[in-house]
Formats: sequence, C-alpha cells, structure tokens
Amino acid sequence: MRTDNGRPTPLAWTLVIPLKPLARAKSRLVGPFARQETTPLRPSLALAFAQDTVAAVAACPAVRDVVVVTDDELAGRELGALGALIVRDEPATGLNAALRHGERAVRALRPEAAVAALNADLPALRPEELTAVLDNAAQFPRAFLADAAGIGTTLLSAAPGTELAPAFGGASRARHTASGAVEIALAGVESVRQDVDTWEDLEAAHRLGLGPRSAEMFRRSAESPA
Ligand SMILES: Nc1nc2c(ncn2[C@@H]2O[C@H](COP(=O)(O)OP(=O)(O)OP(=O)(O)O)[C@@H](O)[C@H]2O)c(=O)[nH]1
Ligand SMILES: C=C(OP(=O)(O)O)C(=O)O
Repeated sequence: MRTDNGRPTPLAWTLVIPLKPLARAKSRLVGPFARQETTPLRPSLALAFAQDTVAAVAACPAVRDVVVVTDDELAGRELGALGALIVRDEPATGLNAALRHGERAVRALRPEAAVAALNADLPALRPEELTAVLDNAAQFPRAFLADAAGIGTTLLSAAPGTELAPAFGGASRARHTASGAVEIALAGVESVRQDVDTWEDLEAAHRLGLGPRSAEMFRRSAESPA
C-alpha cells in the first residue's frame, strides 16, 4: 500500500516479548553481588530490564500493541501497567514455544498483524532505533537483528501472513539465517542489539545509556557488598 506522498505505508507492528519467571531469569548475570546467593537483586534486575524494554517499545510510533508472554505474576502486573497485554505462557516448554503461543494469540486478535519477537533484556533500548529496525524489517517477509555479541538474535520479524518460526536460544543468528530470514544490516542501532546476559553486557548497556529502572538497579547492584 502507498500513501499520498508515494512512500509505502508504514506497517503497524505487534511486538511479542517473552519473559521467564523472574526467579529463574538472568542466571548468567553474576556481578558484585555474586556471593549473595539469596539476593533479590537478580530478579529485580530482570524485572527492571523488562520494564525499560517494554516502556521503550510502547514509546515507539511504529508499534501498535505490545504482548508479553509470561507466567510471572509480578512482572505481569508491572508490565501490564506500562500498557502491555499479558499472555500466559501456557505451553511452558521454553522460549520458542512461548513465542509461537504469543504469535497465535496476536494473530487471533489481529489476523493481519506484522509481528516481531523481541527479547525482554534490552535495558538501553531507544524507541527511535527500534523504529529504524522495524522500518527496515518491513521490506522482508522475515527478518532478524543479530545481538551485540554477533551470535544471537534480539529481534525476529514476520510480515502479515508469514509465520515467525522462531529459533531463538544460543547461536540463533546462524539458525535464523539458515531458516531464510534476512539479516538486518543497519548501523546505529546498538541499543536494539545490546541484550544483557552477563555483568559485562550490563556495563556495555550502561555505557549506551540504561533506562531509568535499570539504571537505578545497576547503581544498587554495583554498591551491594560482594
Ligand atoms: N515466556 C518465556 N520466556 C522465556 C523463556 N525462556 C527464556 N525466555 C525469555 O527469552 C529471552 C531470552 O532468554 P534467555 O537469555 O534464554 O534467558 P534469560 O533469563 O534472559 O538468561 P539466562 O538465565 O542467563 O539464560 C528473555 O526475555 C527471557 O526472559 C520461557 O521458557 N518462557
Ligand atoms: C535467546 C537468545 O539470547 P541469549 O541466549 O543470548 O539471551 C538468542 O540470542 O537467541
């Protein structure tokens, strides 16, 4: 479809964001608080990352709906308060099953939706960089963005009428390429690539500029006694 000025009509996207139960999330995130085995900081960091991710997605003009697939009660409440629609992780059989379930829920509600899966651990995410990625993705039936490490994936998109066919987890960049998805080759979208699994990732996201909730949790974590 084209607008009066001849440009293609921008797609209205629905983003599907998967989130593990917070108590099990971010198991590789070992920082200055590492020896505090029972620390509540790791789940709180995971929640803060998800809140900053969802807030940035909700502020992106290309996005119509944000769907979070999670069984976590607290996260469901907090992310719902930011405008996300919460879908229970009914399959409860891992990340890709959760994404397929979220995609089915979206397509039942909006059969013509353009859908993109996005990780919940992008605490430096900037709406304008997400817009650039989605505008680029709109040219292809399926597209993906590699993570900052160049091994994984932070976003996978599917045009209306195309299945997402997610293959996230570990070295998913190669799997998404092999599946026929087009790799998005954009510069200047570091905030969409910078997922946080380790403390070093969190420091890298801090250098890019963390969202407010993650910045506060980063400060508290860094000050916490080892
Ligand atoms: N709903 C749902 N989301 C998941 C599941 N597994 C992972 N995720 C989410 O998928 C994204 C990438 O997950 P991972 O890197 O595998 O898990 P993580 O908790 O972020 O980190 P690790 O514990 O270090 O693996 C994050 O947004 C997770 O919360 C799952 O089984 N169900
Ligand atoms: C799930 C993924 O991310 P990570 O395991 O790096 O969090 C992925 O890149 O497919």
